[in-house]
Amino acid sequence: MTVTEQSIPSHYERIGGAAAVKAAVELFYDRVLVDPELAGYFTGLDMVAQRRHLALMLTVVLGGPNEYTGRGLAEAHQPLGIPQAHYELVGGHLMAVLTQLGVPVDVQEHVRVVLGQVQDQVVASGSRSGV
Ligand code: HEM
Repeated sequence: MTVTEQSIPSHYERIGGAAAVKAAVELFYDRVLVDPELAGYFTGLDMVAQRRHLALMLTVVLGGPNEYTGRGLAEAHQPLGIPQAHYELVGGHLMAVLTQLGVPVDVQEHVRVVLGQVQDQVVASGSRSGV
């Protein structure tokens, strides 16, 4: 069978929609919270809200319905002072989870590109090394 130009499913649909995103969020959250470098960011945060944040993040990134009504990424993250290294750790956890769930390589690649695009909003200004 060949791929046609008609009704191309979104990445979100291809990986299994809301159920797949939920599974990814669970795994991602489990990894981040036991990472000693990252756990502190999430201390005291409402767990339900946090899971929702991750689910919304993934859904939008994967081309699913955009139901996000929260703050902009810069507004939410700049006050946290996140260094580049922590950003990369979070991205690494996300990519590892996608691999673990068998998400197709092209979808993973898309997520990787988007992570690069939002980096400047999430990482604290001036914390980057190099260049
Ligand atoms: C990689 C790209 C990232 C995206 C797309 C993203 C997305 C989001 C979103 C949508 C929110 C909710 C904002 C709101 O409710 O107003 C949020 C909050 C949060 N994010 Fe991220 N995030 C990313 C990376 C990170 C990283 C690297 C860290 C920590 C190392 C982090 C830690 C947090 C924390 C602690 C909150 C809660 C902030 C608060 O409630 O004040 N995020 N993020």
